[in-house]
Amino acid sequence: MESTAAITILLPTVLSTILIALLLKRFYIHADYSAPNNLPPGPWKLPIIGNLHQLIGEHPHRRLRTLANTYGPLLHLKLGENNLIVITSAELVREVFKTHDLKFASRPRLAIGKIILYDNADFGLAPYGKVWSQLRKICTVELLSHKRVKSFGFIREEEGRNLVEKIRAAAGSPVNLSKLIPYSANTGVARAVFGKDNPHQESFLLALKEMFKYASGFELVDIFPSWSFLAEITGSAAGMRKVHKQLDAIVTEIIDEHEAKNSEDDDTNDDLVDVLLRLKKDGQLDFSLTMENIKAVILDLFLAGTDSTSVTLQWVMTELIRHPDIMLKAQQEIRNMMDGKRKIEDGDMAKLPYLNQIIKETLRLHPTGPLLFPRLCRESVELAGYTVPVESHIVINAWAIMRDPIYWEDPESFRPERFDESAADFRAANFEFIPFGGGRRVCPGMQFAMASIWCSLAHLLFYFDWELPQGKRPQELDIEEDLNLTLTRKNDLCLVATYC
Ligand code: HEM
Repeated sequence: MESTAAITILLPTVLSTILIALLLKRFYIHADYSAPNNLPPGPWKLPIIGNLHQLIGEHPHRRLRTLANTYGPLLHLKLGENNLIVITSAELVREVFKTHDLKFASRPRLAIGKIILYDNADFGLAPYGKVWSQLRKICTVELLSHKRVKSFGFIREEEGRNLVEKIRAAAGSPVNLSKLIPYSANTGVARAVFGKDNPHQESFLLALKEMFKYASGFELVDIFPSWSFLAEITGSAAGMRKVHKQLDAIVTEIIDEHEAKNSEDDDTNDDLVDVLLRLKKDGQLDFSLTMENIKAVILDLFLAGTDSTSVTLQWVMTELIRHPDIMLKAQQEIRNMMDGKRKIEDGDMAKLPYLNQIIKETLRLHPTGPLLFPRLCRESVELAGYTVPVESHIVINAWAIMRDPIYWEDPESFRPERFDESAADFRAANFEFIPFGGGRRVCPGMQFAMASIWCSLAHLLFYFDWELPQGKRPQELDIEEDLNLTLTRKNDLCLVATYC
């Protein structure tokens, strides 16, 4: 009995002593004596954790804006073992995306890439190199090019109509758009990538949601990459392995089905999975395309493509409810354009410029990736008179730049009119409007995303009038944020729809 009590008291003390000793040993081994002495400015760093404690309490994009207000638009932080460079001005974004594009074209190796994405066999989180560039090229040509995106118009139209039917079925009781929209977005990507609905959509979406938790780059294991034991102690490695197992089972089934299809099938209806399997068989690429590459690419497209579009649409609806005058103007635009016809067609997009402006304004205020995806600096770079060390993690605070009064008049207001024809576009050299990032790693799914969001939104606005449940007033709708990989609404968006 006594010895059990002694163990209970002593064990934590012994364990914490060992842990502290290990931490100190690691700190001295990893202390960065070779760091250049003209690093960008930043707050004072604590041993071992660096500036980690300064990111606690608020979402990182908000904390980093506050720090940038004190230390300037080129900020250096030490997060555990990593140098983190935070960029908060359009002028410096130009340097990253244009002047030094190649030097900033890699991504840090995160645990999620190693454990979930088959040891970085994908291209979204993969380091810069031949495999990244070829996988990106294949996906762009086969799935995300202007021509391919156009060819998926019929899928968007069908999914738009399915969405309308589901909302009609609610017959005036509140509809939870935060539950409905992700299914619709996921089906759109699934049908484009592997030619049919995802049969395991429910479990797939749940596993993807789990995966997002590990993708921020702020996981403890990514901050102290050489302390792999941390991932085991905190349980994150076990969590990632579990998600990997669930997702792997689903993509394996999809691939098996494609392989089982008659090889005599006509190539013209090939989806992306068919194309990847054919390329693997032909072996004509500059590298050997593995089954892991194919699975990781499929996951990449779902990881990057599903949540981003569905979250944006939820923010659009949030802002429209909060601004009934803008909602009315958008409905008038689409209802006038339809002029008696009952079916929205993909080709109508160009006839609705105001809807387009609303989506852009939403992406300005609620970018799904407020810090974009982190980049890795491939060699040491001089920026604004400071040295950015090789291997630094680069974060661009797109959220802060897109709300900066230097570039935007009345930046906190939702005003779609600011995006009239002469104003910022994604493609032009507007480094103050960067919801899709830029340079070599710019989002390849931009057109796919814009077309999907537009088509769903057009259906929501044409067929229904919208209001908050229980007679709540527009300004009572909250805009609280939650951040995993994407910046989502914290609370579900529940609205009442009246069919018109
Ligand atoms: C509103 C919707 C979307 C937003 C706001 C968005 C935003 C972004 C951003 C900010 C990046 C990082 C760019 C950078 O590092 O400079 C990115 C990368 C990426 N996006 Fe998107 N995205 C969206 C939709 C999509 C869709 C629909 C797909 C595909 C179906 C997609 C596929 C990708 C991929 C594969 C990457 C990684 C590219 C690379 O590293 O080479 N995205 N996206």
